[in-house]
Amino acid sequence: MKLKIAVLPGDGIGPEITQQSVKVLKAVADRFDHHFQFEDALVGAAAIDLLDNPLPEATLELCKKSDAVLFGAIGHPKYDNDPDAKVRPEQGLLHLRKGLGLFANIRPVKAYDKLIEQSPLKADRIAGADMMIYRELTGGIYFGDKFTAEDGQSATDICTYSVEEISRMAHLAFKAAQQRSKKLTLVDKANVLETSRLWRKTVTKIGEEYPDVALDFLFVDNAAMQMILNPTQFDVILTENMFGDILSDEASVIGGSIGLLASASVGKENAMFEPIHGSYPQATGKGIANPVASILSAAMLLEHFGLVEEAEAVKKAVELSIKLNVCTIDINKDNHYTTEKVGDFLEGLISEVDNISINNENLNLGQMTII
Ligand SMILES: NC(=O)c1ccc[n+]([C@@H]2O[C@H](COP(=O)([O-])OP(=O)(O)OC[C@H]3O[C@@H](n4cnc5c(N)ncnc54)[C@H](O)[C@@H]3O)[C@@H](O)[C@H]2O)c1
Ligand SMILES: CC(C)[C@H](C(=O)O)[C@@H](O)C(=O)O
Ligand SMILES: [Mg+2]
Repeated sequence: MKLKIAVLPGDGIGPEITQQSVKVLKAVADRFDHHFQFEDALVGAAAIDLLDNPLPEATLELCKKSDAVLFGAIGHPKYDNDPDAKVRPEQGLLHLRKGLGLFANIRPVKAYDKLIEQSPLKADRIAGADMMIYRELTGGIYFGDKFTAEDGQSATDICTYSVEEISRMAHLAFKAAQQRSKKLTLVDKANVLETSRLWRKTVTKIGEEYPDVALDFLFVDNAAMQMILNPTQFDVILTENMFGDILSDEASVIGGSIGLLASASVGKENAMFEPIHGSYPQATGKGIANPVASILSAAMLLEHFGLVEEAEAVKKAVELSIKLNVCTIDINKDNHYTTEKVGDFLEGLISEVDNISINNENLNLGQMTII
């Protein structure tokens, strides 16, 4: 298959993690005889620094004419620490999602057996946790009118949702639930918010078209608690933009590290693949960032184009690396590997290289076949 992939490394750890997923995608292309063409573009603080624009027109154009976008991360402390900044890296990401029509963000979360014991959560509670968060991505409070009063004494962010925005998300989530264990939980704040009441009404009505899916509802405050207390009760979670943002970072604790959580942002015409984490500025250039969230996002890219065997090869390679402790410091405190070494290891597994040397250890990959 021929794919043109726009690569937007962004800021902080964005470039170093994205480099690893490009490496892995190239190994996939070589092994499975595909042709992937990569082209880099600017976004975020890197783009503001050069062009005074967090999403230059050329970047948006490249993304539109590519088959897929591989996104790193954006964000820089100089903007985080300046509430009066006129432009922000985050606007680049939000405009990109809106400009590409990426209304659904799909965030898989699962507990890896190997990491359960070191989790701050109770091992017996999180064992077997495996859920998908369907987060609405181009509506709600993120995209409503926002302004600060002239006297600076009040500020406003408006949250709006239309039936159409809710419906297209709901259909995707119901369909995903049908493919899984047929359970869908709508997370909202319908006891307070008018928008949440519209979500409940609309999703309930659409649920009639999916009689095989058990639909239930949870207020977001309770959901945040249940996520930690009893995560195995969830299968597919459907929720609005801001609740999905917060709940997915929380859910990453179940997975063992936010550095493991991937996502696919999809719309009618475009698709972008992005780790759920940010630019982790403190780690920039230190080689400590976990590249797996980006690599698993690349696996979601492969799946999106029906390259199921290829995606499985990447996921199995990741599972093996976790089993063997070939991991960055966030999940391997005692004998950690660098961002690049983890990338090299996964690349080697996918390329079926027989021997790979990591920190002077010689691992025989020939005996660790992943298919
Ligand atoms: N999609 C995005 O690009 C995105 C997402 C979230 C935050 N941001 C931006 O990133 C900047 C930093 O935000 P933040 O500190 O709140 O969130 P962050 O996700 O960058 O980092 C939070 C914490 O998560 C851990 N972490 C994150 N990525 C990791 C990785 N790959 N490997 C190991 N550990 C990892 C670290 O402990 C880090 O301190 C801000 O400017 C923010 O706006 C961007
Ligand atoms: C950086 C920010 C705009 C973004 C969001 O809130 O969507 C991030 O937190 C994410 O989860 O991708
Ligand atoms: Mg977030």
